[in-house]
Amino acid sequence: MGACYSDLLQVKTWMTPSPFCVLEGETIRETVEKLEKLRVDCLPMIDRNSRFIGMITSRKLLRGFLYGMKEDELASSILLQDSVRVRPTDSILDVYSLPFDHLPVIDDNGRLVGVLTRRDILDGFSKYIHQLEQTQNSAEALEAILESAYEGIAVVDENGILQEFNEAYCRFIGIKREDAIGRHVTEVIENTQLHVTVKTGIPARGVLQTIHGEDMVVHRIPIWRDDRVVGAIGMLIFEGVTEVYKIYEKLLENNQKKHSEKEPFSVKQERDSLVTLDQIIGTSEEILHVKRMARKAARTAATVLITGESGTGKEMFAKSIHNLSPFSRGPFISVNCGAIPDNLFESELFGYDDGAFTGAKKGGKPGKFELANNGTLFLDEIGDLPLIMQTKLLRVLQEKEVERLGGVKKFPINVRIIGATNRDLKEMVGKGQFREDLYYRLNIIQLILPPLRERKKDIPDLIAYYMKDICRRYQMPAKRLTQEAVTAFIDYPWRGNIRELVNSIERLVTLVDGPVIDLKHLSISLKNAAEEKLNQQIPRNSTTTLIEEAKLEGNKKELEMILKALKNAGGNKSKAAEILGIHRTTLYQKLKKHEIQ
Ligand SMILES: Nc1ncnc2c1ncn2[C@@H]1O[C@H](COP(=O)(O)OP(=O)(O)OP(=O)(O)O)[C@@H](O)[C@H]1O
Repeated sequence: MGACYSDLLQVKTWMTPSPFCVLEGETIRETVEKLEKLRVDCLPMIDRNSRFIGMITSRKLLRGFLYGMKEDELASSILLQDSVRVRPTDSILDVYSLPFDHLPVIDDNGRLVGVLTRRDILDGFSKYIHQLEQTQNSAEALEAILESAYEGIAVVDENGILQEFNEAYCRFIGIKREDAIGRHVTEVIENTQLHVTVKTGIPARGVLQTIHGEDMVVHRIPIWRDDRVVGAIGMLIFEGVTEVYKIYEKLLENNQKKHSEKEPFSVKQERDSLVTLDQIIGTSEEILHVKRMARKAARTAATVLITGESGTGKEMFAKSIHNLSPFSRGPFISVNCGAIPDNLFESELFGYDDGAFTGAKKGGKPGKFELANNGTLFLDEIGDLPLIMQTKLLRVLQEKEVERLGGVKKFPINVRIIGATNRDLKEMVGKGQFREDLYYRLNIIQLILPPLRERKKDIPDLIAYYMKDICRRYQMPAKRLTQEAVTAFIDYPWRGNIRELVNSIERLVTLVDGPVIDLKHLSISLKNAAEEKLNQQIPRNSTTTLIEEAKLEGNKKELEMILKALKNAGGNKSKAAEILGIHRTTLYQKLKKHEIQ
């Protein structure tokens, strides 16, 4: 292996550092709650010195419940003690063929320093293959990876023609490699969707596919080059799943029998409040880099500055850092500095004591700093903070104490600050609009979020995620975008970034009645933007996004048509829906949107 790859291939580059753990002494119930809350299938267990003891898997838990294990028993009783472990300096090429989804990473002192997942390894491989492509011997190296793989691996080109088919897959299908390569994937693999992945660019992880009468788990990953899908990789996972499903079904059966009893481990949770990096969609190198930085930031107490255009996910990153950090036990308090009138800043941030000023609430009021104690204070639009407040903020950061307005004593505070802005703070420093010393204090770790147009590769993933999410939220049957519509989305400049994309999907999902959203349903502006790009014209520069314009225009037209239909139907909503050619529930949603009773 060339020395230049050593860092790129090391486990520590790709692992998730400081992972969530089960602590020795925690019960089965606490463990199940953690697995549920974190939405994972497996967690490492450590002792009080952070030394790794073993892995807890949901499969082991299920089996435990089957055999009558109680929820207040110690989780260590079902520990997988002999679980395989890897070192931070191991190469991902060596650990790849280990047949486990979560590998604990242990340092020389036996301490758990991270967890390496299959997905981390795949991320590492894609980067490695990308590097190899620049060199001569890429074909041999690729072959070595494919042949040492434990899973079945198939690679197709943009036409769905098999380019690679490894030994493991050949054995499972019962075909010779030379008979498979060069054929269309549908002729070789039963029920495959790899040729569809190439068309849509939408990855699928952990989906079931029936091959030879068996339900197999597969991953399908598109391969991108310069904003275009040029192929796809299919992975067939052999181990474990059927057994887990059998146990799960059995458990369901048992639970149905004792339906009158209390749920054994119903868990109260606030899923929405637990934003983690896993919910930040995207596999582009740009977003993966920011996620790695964010993970590192979460491990420290340092202030973080997040910069990026509006709608790029600054708040989402801030919440993720909070939730992954030791401050997650405390609150996450968000302050939009752009929305507070100058004269209220001080009382908002630092609070006030009884009688501090005329009109002050009796008994006083705590400020955001106090409220965020032991947690995270997110100062959004920090570039809008007036200079006088910048000075006060700097003092709090230095002294780690706050004093309420009109107060007599100072409170010590332990708060992590995350600032965010879409303005160029460095430039503001140059113009004397932002204090240089504060800028350097805030900027200890900087996360620069790329605009969506610079990571178009993530657009199909985002579409897939939000289509599903929005349909579920509106309790509608699943809908999908045609390939042409997805392409138009990829070509669109998205000046409002992910927020604009989410709003567009929401509008399409609610406006289009059928299950398929086609190019014709996209707003005229969105289509024009795609055509504009095709014609290689320079995109216009405007503060209102095209989608926003289309939305305003479309909304006005829509309202006019609804009012006309209601008038013609004499106020009868079912009839109006019929006139408009839409379903009654769709009309109700639109009436709500336009605030018509
Ligand atoms: N990578 C991502 N994956 C999934 N959803 C995302 C991602 N980034 C942003 N979003 C979604 O986009 C929307 C905007 O995100 P967010 O509010 O975090 O952006 P922001 O940069 O803080 O915007 P602003 O500067 O305007 O406040 C939210 O609905 C968020 O859930």
